[in-house]
This record gives sequence, C-alpha cells and structure tokens, in this order.
Amino acid sequence: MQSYVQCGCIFYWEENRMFELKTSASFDSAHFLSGYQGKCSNLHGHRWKIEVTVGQETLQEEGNYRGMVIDFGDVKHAVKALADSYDHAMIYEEGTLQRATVEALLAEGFRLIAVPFRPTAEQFAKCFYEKLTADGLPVRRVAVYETPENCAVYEV
Ligand SMILES: Nc1nc2c(c(=O)[nH]1)N=C([C@H](O)[C@H](O)COP(=O)(O)OP(=O)(O)OP(=O)(O)O)CN2
Ligand SMILES: [Zn+2]
Repeated sequence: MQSYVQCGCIFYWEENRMFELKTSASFDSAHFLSGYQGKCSNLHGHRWKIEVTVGQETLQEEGNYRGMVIDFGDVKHAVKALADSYDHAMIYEEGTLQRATVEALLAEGFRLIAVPFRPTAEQFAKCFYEKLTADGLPVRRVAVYETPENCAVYEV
C-alpha cells in the first residue's frame, strides 16, 4: 500500500509496510445458481473454504497483545464461527424458490439459509468480508474456495 505524504512543501509517495495474519475455516453445504446456463443451476454441494487475511501497518504496543496485530485465537474463532454458521445447510438466493418449496423443505427439517445475492464465491467473499469487518477485525482479504483449485477474492 502507498500513502501520499506531505513533508513541508514536498509531497512524496511513501511505501507502507504491512503485517498480515492468515487463517482459514471450512463448511460443507449445498447451493445452486439460479438462472445459470449449465450444471451449477442444479442443487449441488461444496466444501467451501474461507481464507481470511487480516493486517495492519502497526503492531500493538502494550499489554497482552504487545507485538501482535491481533491474537491468532481471536481471528481463528471469528472465522470458525462464521464458517459454522453456514455449515450443513442449503443456501439459496432469496426469491429463487417457490414458497411451497421452501415450506416443504422446512417441514422436512432441512436447514435453509436464504442470502440476498446469487451465492457465488465472489459474493460470499464480499459478504464474509463485511461480516468479519463488522465483528471488528482489520480484514484485508477474503478468499472463498469452492474447490481446492478455484477461489474468488475480495480485497481492500
Ligand atoms: N466466477 C464464478 N464462476 C462460477 C462459480 C462462482 O462462484 N464464481 N460457481 C460455479 C458453480 O457453483 C460450480 O459448482 C462450480 O463450477 P465448476 O468449477 O464447473 O465445478 P467443478 O469444479 O465441480 O467442475 P468439474 O469440471 O465438474 O470438475 C460455476 N462458476
Ligand atoms: Zn457450486
């Protein structure tokens, strides 16, 4: 990252160094892509992996967390809790299933999660970024893997 810095009447670009921590957690769920031309319009499952990078230019200077960006445990627990909240569910975009279908699935005891977006890896990456940021984590990057080879990244 670069900052435009003023020193007297001189302006210059200063390269900022960044400390980053990375952790990941996974969840297993089903989804489908409504309106997709191809096999992903059908209900299918993934083992989604959420890989989160948090970062800061400075480390904490005193107390229990001196020398740290944030405690590894705090990042790990937040990402695990997020993954668990999407685990073993059928994830669908709001408005893409008939009401009778939703009611029938709920009557069978299935766990449904309606999301206000098409559940692509890209949209999940942005959604997870926003949720973890709202939890107070200094998130820089969220990668969401649908398969071990394919991931989408949301980065700030
Ligand atoms: N840019 C994106 N493209 C696709 C996404 C996505 O989230 N972002 N998602 C899908 C589907 O969810 C699909 O499950 C993944 O597709 P695909 O890679 O084709 O699936 P496989 O890895 O199982 O492919 P095989 O060729 O069957 O091994 C589609 N595209
Ligand atoms: Zn899929």
